[in-house]
Amino acid sequence: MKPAGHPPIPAPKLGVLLINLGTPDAAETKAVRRYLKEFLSDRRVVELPPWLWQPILRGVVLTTRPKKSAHAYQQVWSEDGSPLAAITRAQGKALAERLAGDGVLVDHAMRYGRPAIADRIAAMKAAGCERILLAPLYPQYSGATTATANDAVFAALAAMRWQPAIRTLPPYHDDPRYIDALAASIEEGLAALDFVPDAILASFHGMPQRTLELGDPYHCHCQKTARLLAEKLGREVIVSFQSRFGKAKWLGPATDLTLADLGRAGRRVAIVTPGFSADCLETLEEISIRGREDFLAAGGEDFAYLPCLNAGVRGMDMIEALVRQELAGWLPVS
Ligand SMILES: C=CC1=C(C)c2cc3[nH]c(cc4nc(cc5[nH]c(cc1n2)c(C)c5CCC(=O)O)C(CCC(=O)O)=C4C)c(C)c3C=C
Ligand SMILES: [Fe+2]
Ligand SMILES: [Fe+2]
Repeated sequence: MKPAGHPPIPAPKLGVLLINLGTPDAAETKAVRRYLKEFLSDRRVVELPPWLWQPILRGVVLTTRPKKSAHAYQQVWSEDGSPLAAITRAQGKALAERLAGDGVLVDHAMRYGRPAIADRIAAMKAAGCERILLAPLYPQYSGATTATANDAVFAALAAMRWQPAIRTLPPYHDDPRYIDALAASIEEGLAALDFVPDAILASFHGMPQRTLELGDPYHCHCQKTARLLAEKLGREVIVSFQSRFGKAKWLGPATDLTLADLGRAGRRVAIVTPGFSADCLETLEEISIRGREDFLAAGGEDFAYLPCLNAGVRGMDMIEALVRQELAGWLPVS
């Protein structure tokens, strides 16, 4: 019997928390400013001392960028809100259905904005999750994505008396299940086009060049994904890096310049974005809308953007397999 004053204790459960980057609550300047302020204040994202960066962020970036970015978000906003939010929600729901039979509670959170990591971790613990697998949905590891997502969870745990046990999903940039899912989805996308592309471009989100020199494996992970994908497809895959931010040198070659070169050369292009587990502003606006414009303006004619794995069956089969692998020893052996 519990002594008087003993708090209620729910039955112990396993939990999986899918984590993605985060997105504004609305495609409006104010909401975008709030989001960018949180995102770009993360010292894993902008690796400058706060005394130097915060005045630039507050005085320049947050007074100019939110309006422009809000306009970009408006181009891709849907009835369900931001594509990144809607797709991550759908991924969480699909995984929850797949793991419900094993008694696993699945939730999702965003590193910046909502649902906030601290809130979801607290809710999972309150629901009885004594063991939680964190699954940052970034195939390629970087300090600015995977590490900061895990940091935010550990910061939330620092405030908890009774912490759940934690595991983290490793990067899966070279996992055969990821490469096979990408290749199959690309083959399917190519077969549905009304032209035959003679160039496949894999565009990854960029990072400052300095992060590579400091030992971040992101660049190597992207290159390895592209090499394995090319081997699986049996054709060349050109690599480029998009979304340059700020004045520092970023990983190259840049996607916009590469697309212009391909347009000038009269190539027929299919572009994919294997580093994004969900379509978002960076794929739907920057690549599918602006990338196409860059390519056409340079004289190119045939351009197709092939979507991310999203919450489709192939992507979910892969996520389920990766998650089950990391739950080994926690889940009863089937
Ligand atoms: C997929 C991996 C990502 C890496 C690596 C990454 C690094 C990185 N990003 C910025 C700055 C911005 N990124 C923005 C949007 C954005 N970035 C990613 C993913 C990675 N970022 C995603 C999925 C998104 C889309 C979010 C959405 O709401 O759909 C933005 C905001 C948009 C804008 O104003 O352009 C910024 C800013 C830096 C500085 C960086 C590496 C250090
Ligand atoms: Fe980004
Ligand atoms: Fe490298």
